[in-house]
Amino acid sequence: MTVWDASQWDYRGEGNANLVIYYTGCDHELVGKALRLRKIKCTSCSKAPQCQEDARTCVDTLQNVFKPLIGEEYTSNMVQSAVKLSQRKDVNELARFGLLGEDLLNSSVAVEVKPKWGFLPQVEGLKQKACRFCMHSHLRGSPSHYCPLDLYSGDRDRVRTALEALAKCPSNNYRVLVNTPFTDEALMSLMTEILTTDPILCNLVKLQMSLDEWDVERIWPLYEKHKHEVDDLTTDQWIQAVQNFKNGQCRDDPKQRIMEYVLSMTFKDCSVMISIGNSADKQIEWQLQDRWLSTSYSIKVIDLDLKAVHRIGHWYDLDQKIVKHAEESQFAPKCVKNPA
Ligand SMILES: O=P(O)(O)O[C@@H]1[C@@H](OP(=O)(O)O)[C@H](OP(=O)(O)O)[C@H](O)[C@H](OP(=O)(O)O)[C@H]1OP(=O)(O)O
Ligand SMILES: Nc1ncnc2c1ncn2[C@@H]1O[C@H](COP(=O)(O)OP(=O)(O)OP(=O)(O)O)[C@@H](O)[C@H]1O
Repeated sequence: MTVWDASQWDYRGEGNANLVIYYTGCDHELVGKALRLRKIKCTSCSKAPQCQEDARTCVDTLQNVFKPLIGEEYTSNMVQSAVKLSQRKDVNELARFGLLGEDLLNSSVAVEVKPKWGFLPQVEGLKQKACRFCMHSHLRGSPSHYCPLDLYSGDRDRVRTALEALAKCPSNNYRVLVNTPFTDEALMSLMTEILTTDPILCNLVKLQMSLDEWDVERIWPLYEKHKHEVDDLTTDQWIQAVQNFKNGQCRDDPKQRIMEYVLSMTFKDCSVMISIGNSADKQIEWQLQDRWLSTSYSIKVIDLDLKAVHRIGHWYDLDQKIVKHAEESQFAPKCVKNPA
């Protein structure tokens, strides 16, 4: 096991399940790298095999399940790594097996967006008018001016409106790291151009939608009936489900539909990292006032983890709670439906 000096790693971010740190030292093998550690205590030897297994599954599913769906260019490779960080209380009790990958926020300007659900499902009632994010924010008592349907619209004005709403009230949906002088106006113009030109959001919403054709209202009863068939799925079965989905096969198979729904949940919860400069691999022409500029950027999607199938029950309950609250409080949506 490699023992790394914890003083050379700094905090990058965290979510419910993982903590991410990035390398600040001079070892050229590690410069530009980030380490993602699961937030489970793994100090006792008995838990180590489970940690190792989890990290391996994560790498396998990223490589063989999610990459074939979202595309090679939008994923950043990670390798399983056995580590121990000396002297660092907050992380040295975490999983001993982390994922080492590119530090995607290590550039002159980096923006992280968690865009959430970008479509209105084909079900009767309020869900045809109000998007899941707006209704969920309403339930949480933190209404937001950000509507994901604007961000996914492909329309310059609406994308800009969405970005401005995110910048005003970022919550956990928007984060900007600026290491070189860059005005707010320049950032907004550049991000608007990138997000209307690059296919990433269009690809993401297509996946969300086509993997979730039936909505949780139809998926949950199906799951209740076929639970026993999906309670212990292997990576190979997930790979097969992706192949079936891509080939349009097994459309009447309940197990296939349930697995597709679970995959859609990952794409509704992932984040998009946009970096400008450094390891950027694409080029964009954009206008700032009366000047035309050319900038290199790259986009990667993170948090592509498989969700647990048994959470379908929770997703259904939450869905019903969100819609019931919106109906009872006469929620007036401002969501603008995008053409399919
Ligand atoms: O249900 P949502 O839309 O609130 O999504 C949860 C996220 O909340 P958000 O609304 O983005 O603040 C939530 O995000 P935070 O940890 O609150 O930043 C998680 O991503 C959660 O996924 P998991 O339990 O870690 O697999 C997410 O749960 P899933 O529904 O994706 O399982
Ligand atoms: N490769 C990376 N480079 C730089 N920062 C990263 C990288 N991966 C993740 N991060 C940062 O760490 C944060 C948490 O990572 P991640 O989304 O993987 O955690 P999570 O626990 O799986 O999240 P969630 O609760 O949403 O499921 C991200 O929001 C991002 O800011």
